[in-house]
Amino acid sequence: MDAVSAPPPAAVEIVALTKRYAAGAQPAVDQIDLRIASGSYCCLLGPSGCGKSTTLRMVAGHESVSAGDILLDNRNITNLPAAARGTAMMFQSFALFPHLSALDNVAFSLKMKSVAKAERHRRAKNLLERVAMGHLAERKPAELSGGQQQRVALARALITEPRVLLLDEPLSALDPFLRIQMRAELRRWQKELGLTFIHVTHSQEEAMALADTMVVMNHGLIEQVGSPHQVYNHPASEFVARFMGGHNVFALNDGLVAVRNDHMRIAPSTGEAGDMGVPAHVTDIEYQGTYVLIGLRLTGERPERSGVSVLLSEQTFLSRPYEVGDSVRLSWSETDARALGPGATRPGEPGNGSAASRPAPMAALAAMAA
Ligand SMILES: Nc1ncnc2c1ncn2[C@@H]1O[C@H](COP(=O)(O)OP(=O)(O)OP(=O)(O)O)[C@@H](O)[C@H]1O
Repeated sequence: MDAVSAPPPAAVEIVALTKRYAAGAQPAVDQIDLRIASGSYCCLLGPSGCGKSTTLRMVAGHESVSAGDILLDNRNITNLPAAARGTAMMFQSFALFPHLSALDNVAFSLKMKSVAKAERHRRAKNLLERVAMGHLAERKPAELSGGQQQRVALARALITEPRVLLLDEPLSALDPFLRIQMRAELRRWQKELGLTFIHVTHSQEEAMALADTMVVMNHGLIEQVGSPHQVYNHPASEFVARFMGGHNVFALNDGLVAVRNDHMRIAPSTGEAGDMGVPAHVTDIEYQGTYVLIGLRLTGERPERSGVSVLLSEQTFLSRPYEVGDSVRLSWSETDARALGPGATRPGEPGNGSAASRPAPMAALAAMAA
């Protein structure tokens, strides 16, 4: 393989990693394979219970592995104790000791390693300065804002000089405004430090904003791995399209397709659209400022599949407003329809998009998109 096509070195490689909490139970993580490039920001994303925290905890060494391997820079760390792996973890609530100052919180793990007081304070002070917290080193966590506590938690994780920083929902305890501010800081720190970050979140928006690589999980399996742009513009399966949001899923003769709601066309049924396109009616209209989100139901589609949306610019909407109850026709350009694959399946199980599980195709859609 030449230098151009060689993949970047994998900081973390996960091979057939499996976690079964109880014998006979469905695995929480089921034989997943994943390579995370050195120095990249990776987000593990998925709904509650999909196995993302279990995966992170196995990499951290806080959870035993049922089967498979975890490699860090080609070193097998699967059975090493957490402290010997070269990873560090930053938790949701930051888990700072309330009775210790910021400085002592950061220095804590060096104390556990019997590093002399002067040396551990020097190193802790250095790190606090690096995250712009040097001037608040003597404060207790309760005397710090959420964002400041996060910086202390980061400094505390970094004091062990990890190669990989593991972050479990690190922003979820913050209010929405601070969350956006701190996610920009996390991204900046990751670039500055040049470390590999693996960040667990259930928020699509957070993963899109932060990740070089997004890993979308569902039921202990990986549905898709790719850049935010790849995942958003080419969802691999119906699950990914629906989970990412902003997409409509349509059943055509040759399978399911996803169409972004800002790529949809909408026209009144009575206008020039005539009987072209898919009939639907408007169920709600949400003014979002720059955009207007129109909620619709497809005519004659099963209830669980009939909900779709169209996102129009404010200007487009105002030039031709719709009202709840309006009958419309929906269409899209063929180049905006993304064919969806069957999604991740366990060995021996049929695909989610197999003919048996797929809904009956909508003849009108098929004719229109052909
Ligand atoms: N200690 C445990 N004992 C038994 N089952 C567990 C344990 N921890 C997690 N599970 C189960 O494993 C599955 C995956 O859980 P996990 O916490 O990894 O999911 P998650 O995607 O991180 O969810 P969340 O976003 O809610 O934290 C779930 O079905 C969960 O109930």
